This record gives sequence, structure tokens and C-alpha cells, in this order.
Amino acid sequence: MKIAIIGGTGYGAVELIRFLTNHPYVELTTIVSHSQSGTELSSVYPHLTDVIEMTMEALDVDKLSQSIDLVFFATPSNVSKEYIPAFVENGVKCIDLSGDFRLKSAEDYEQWYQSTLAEQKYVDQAVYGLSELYAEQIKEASIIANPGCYPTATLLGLMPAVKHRLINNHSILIDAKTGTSGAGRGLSLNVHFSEMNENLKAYKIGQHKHIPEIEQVLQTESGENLQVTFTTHLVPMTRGIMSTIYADLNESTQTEEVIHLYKEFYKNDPFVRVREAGVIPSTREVYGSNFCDIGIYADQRTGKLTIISVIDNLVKGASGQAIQNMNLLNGWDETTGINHLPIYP
Ligand SMILES: NC(=O)C1=CN([C@@H]2O[C@H](COP(=O)(O)OP(=O)(O)OC[C@H]3O[C@@H](n4cnc5c(N)ncnc54)[C@H](OP(=O)(O)O)[C@@H]3O)[C@@H](O)[C@H]2O)C=CC1
Ligand SMILES: CC(=O)N[C@@H](CCC(=O)OP(=O)(O)O)C(=O)O
Repeated sequence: MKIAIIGGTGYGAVELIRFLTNHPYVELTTIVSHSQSGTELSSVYPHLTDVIEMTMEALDVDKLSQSIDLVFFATPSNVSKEYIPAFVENGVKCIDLSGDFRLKSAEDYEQWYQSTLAEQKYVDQAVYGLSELYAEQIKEASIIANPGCYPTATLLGLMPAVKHRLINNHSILIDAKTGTSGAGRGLSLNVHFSEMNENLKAYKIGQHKHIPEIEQVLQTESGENLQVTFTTHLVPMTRGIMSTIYADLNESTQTEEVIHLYKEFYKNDPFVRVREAGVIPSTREVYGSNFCDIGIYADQRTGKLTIISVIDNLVKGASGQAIQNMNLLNGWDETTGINHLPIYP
């Protein structure tokens, strides 16, 4: 299968390249760059020297459609919506790492992205690519809207509790933290070394575009019109997301019982690992890998459930999950090409 990546010089793209290079069933034939077409990839990323010698190209949808089967968009929001309809009409499958096709409602998209939604017919046919939850739909998709990094960690952490009606869905509080690579490769004051080093910042409180994304899935899966409180923080590290989730237990439940339900829920999902009682995962334990690790504590004193969910934002939170979705789409083993151990320490 022949593959193209659009957004060639970004972090999402370079992480896709890392995995696709070792994938047995695909050939990466084209890397498109908006800002640096005509440039050798290895001159932007010297760590790829002698491994991938490719010249990045400008985007020509019709020409590219003739030579590839699938395209990954690793571009900022409001880019893929301009091109995906044409690729789909040309019979090319699309996996979009950006948020352009995640929200189904034009009103929500306008409110949270301050822009107009893609043409509704293409949004309607896009499948939300949370691999563990929507594998069956992903297999049939022509457009996969790869989830945001925070929603991936948060929804995987919440889903068994919501599905088993363990918690009051109106009491969900999400306290989430990310490393700086979540902001991409572009420069900004927020991730300037002197601004974030030895610092901890909350940002986009009540404004984050992952709020409607999380709520959309929780509402669909619970059937309740719920809202969540969600606060994001920037931590002085490169990779990793920790989503710490609090909710009221509907009835007194022991930690071990909750863990048992979580393990059952994910028993066929190779990338979700549920820790035993008393063991809480850290971001280092998933670093560079496609794992989502989950720790649980049911507080008998307060009646609250605490869920800790960690991922690598660039892997399970972006490019790794995108390849997991490509594997599902093609009927390959979902771990193909992304079955790496975390890098530790
Ligand atoms: N970083 C992360 O942890 C995660 C990122 N995402 C999403 O994945 C997408 C890519 O993220 P990431 O790689 O980190 O971001 P980067 O900023 O590192 O890269 C995005 C790339 O897109 C290209 N680009 C920028 N502006 C335009 C434009 N106007 N038109 C076309 N191409 C453009 C640029 O590459 P070039 O000029 O070479 O084309 C740029 O390097 C984003 O939508 C992001 O929100 C999702 C989950 C996690
Ligand atoms: C540190 C930092 O800025 N992180 C980004 C992560 C968002 C992201 O990458 O996801 P999308 O695909 O939804 O844009 C943020 O919080 O906006």
C-alpha cells in the first residue's frame, strides 16, 4: 500500500515516518510540505540521514491521488477540510490527525474552532478514530478523524466507568497535563524554554477545543446530555500526557472491583494496560510507545473514583493511533509497526 504524509516538517509527520519506516505492508512514497517543498527531509531532520532520503513535494491532490492509496494529514486545523473531500472523491482513504472532522455539529465547530466546519456530508462520513471504541466503524471508513491527544487519554480512562454506570456522569472533573511537543514544532512564547522550564502553567481553562470532543463521545456513549470540567496544564517535559479524572461513584465500590471491570473491558485491546491496585502509571512508562496505561483508586472515604490515564501524546495521542487505525482499516493486526516497548528511563 502506498502512503503520503501531508505536513511533512511537523512533529506528527516525523513520528509517522518513524513508525511507517518499520511497517511491513506499506511504502511511504510522498511527503508533502507546504513551507519546504523541494527540500530534502533529512536536511530538516538530520536524524533521518541515510534512512529516508526523500525530497518533500508541493501538494497536487489529483496528481498525488493517482499514485497513493492512503494519506495522513498531520497539519494544523483548517487545512485538511480543504483537501480531504477531493481525495475521497478520488478514492484515496484519509486519516486526519487534526480536529477538522472530529466534531459533528457545525455550531460546535464554529464556537470552539472559530471557523466553519467542512462540508457536512464529509463530516458525517468521518469516523472518530478512537481505536479501542470504534474498531468496527474504522474498518469501513474512508475518512478517519484521529482523536485529539487529551481526549484519547481521557476517554480511554473514562469509558469503562461510563459504560458500567459506575459514576455519576455529571460529576466528571478532568485535570490534564501535557509535555511541550503537544504544541507542535512551531515556535511560541508559551513553550519558550525560559517560560516553561521549572514552571507549571494551566492554560485555556474552559476554552479548550477538546472539551466538545470529549463531551460528544461521552454523550453518545452514555445517552446523557452531560458536560465536563476540563483543565489543561503545560509541564516542562517533551512528551507525555497525564489525565487525572475524578467522579462520584454511584455506589460504594472497592478499587479491586473497578480494576476488574476495567481489565475485562480492555481484555482484547493490546495497547491499554490497567494497573493493579496501588500501582499508578507515570508518563515515562509509556514514553515513545502506543500504550495507554490506567491506574484506579476508589476512595471509600469520599465516595470518589480517581482515574489516572497516561499516554505519549505523539504516539497514542497522534501518530501511533493513526497507524493503529490504518491497520484496522486494512484488516491487519492492529499492532503492526507500532508494537514498540516504551523507552525507559
Ligand atoms: N503534537 C501532538 O502531540 C498532537 C498533534 N495533533 C494534531 O496533529 C496535527 C499536526 O500536529 P504537529 O505535527 O504537532 O504540528 P506541527 O506544528 O509540528 O506541524 C504541522 C505541520 O503542518 C504544516 N503546515 C503548517 N501550516 C500549514 C498550512 N497553512 N497549510 C498546510 N500545511 C501547513 C507544516 O509543515 P509543512 O510546512 O512541512 O507542510 C507544519 O510543520 C495538528 O492538527 C495537531 O493539532 C494531535 C494530537 C497530538
Ligand atoms: C501544549 C499544547 O498546546 N497542546 C495542544 C494539544 C492539542 C492538540 O495537539 O490536539 P489537536 O489535534 O486537537 O489540535 C493544546 O492544548 O492545544
